Amino acid sequence: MSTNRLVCEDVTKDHGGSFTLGPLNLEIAQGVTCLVGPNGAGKSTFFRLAASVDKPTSGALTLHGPGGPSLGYLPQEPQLPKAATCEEFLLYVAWLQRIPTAERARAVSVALERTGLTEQRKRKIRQLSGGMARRLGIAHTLVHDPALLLLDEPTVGLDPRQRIALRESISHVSADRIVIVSTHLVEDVRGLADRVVVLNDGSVAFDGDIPSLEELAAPDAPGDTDLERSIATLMGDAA
Ligand SMILES: Nc1ncnc2c1ncn2[C@@H]1O[C@H](COP(=O)(O)OP(=O)(O)OP(=O)(O)O)[C@@H](O)[C@H]1O
Repeated sequence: MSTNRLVCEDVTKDHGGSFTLGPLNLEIAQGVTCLVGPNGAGKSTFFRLAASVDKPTSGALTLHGPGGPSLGYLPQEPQLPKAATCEEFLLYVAWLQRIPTAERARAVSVALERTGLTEQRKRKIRQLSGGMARRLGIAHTLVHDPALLLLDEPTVGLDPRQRIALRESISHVSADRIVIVSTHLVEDVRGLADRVVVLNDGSVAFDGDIPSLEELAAPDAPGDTDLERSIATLMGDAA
């Protein structure tokens, strides 16, 4: 059975200043890949390329998938229509996504179910908690069942319980698609990542799973856990 894959071949992005992203050579498979790195490392630049909002300066990103190259993108500050109910909003998104009329209700109920919002479907968006609103943001990227989901800092500003519920939703939806999550939070990496890509100054400083990342922890690097110390080590923060 073929599965979804995002292939980056010699991808670079030059904004015209001193920063250049890449060249990146990555093949990202299904499951959750966490993209980690300090401010300015190039995470948002990569997301804009992967979301086709921006074109690479050189190289190519190609999304391969049995269902076609569809994607969902949750920006850091999604704008949700506060006066609508969850269901009304998602039905509107389904219309925007050109889902045939007869299939819209089902697409919406699947997206609500996958993000744990079925019971909230009749509630106005303004009445949702921060965590539920963030899950609705994910639901709206899922209505058309995309092969690739790009989530930019999805857990920022949530309390610990909301973060856990959101991470569960993200893990749940990664079963049959590629999910790339950009995050600053080490606990998100621990709770979510099948694979971690650490970007530093536009280049891949690490690409692998959590146990192999933890092996890189310098004992004198700042942090309370091996995972924190290994990321700090890669950033050059070791004392
Ligand atoms: N449109 C642009 N024009 C010029 N320079 C840009 C543009 N977009 C980003 N940059 C520069 O590219 C570099 C990488 O920025 P990017 O936003 O990709 O980093 P990031 O890892 O997402 O950081 P953060 O965690 O702060 O969001 C920065 O030096 C930034 O100033």
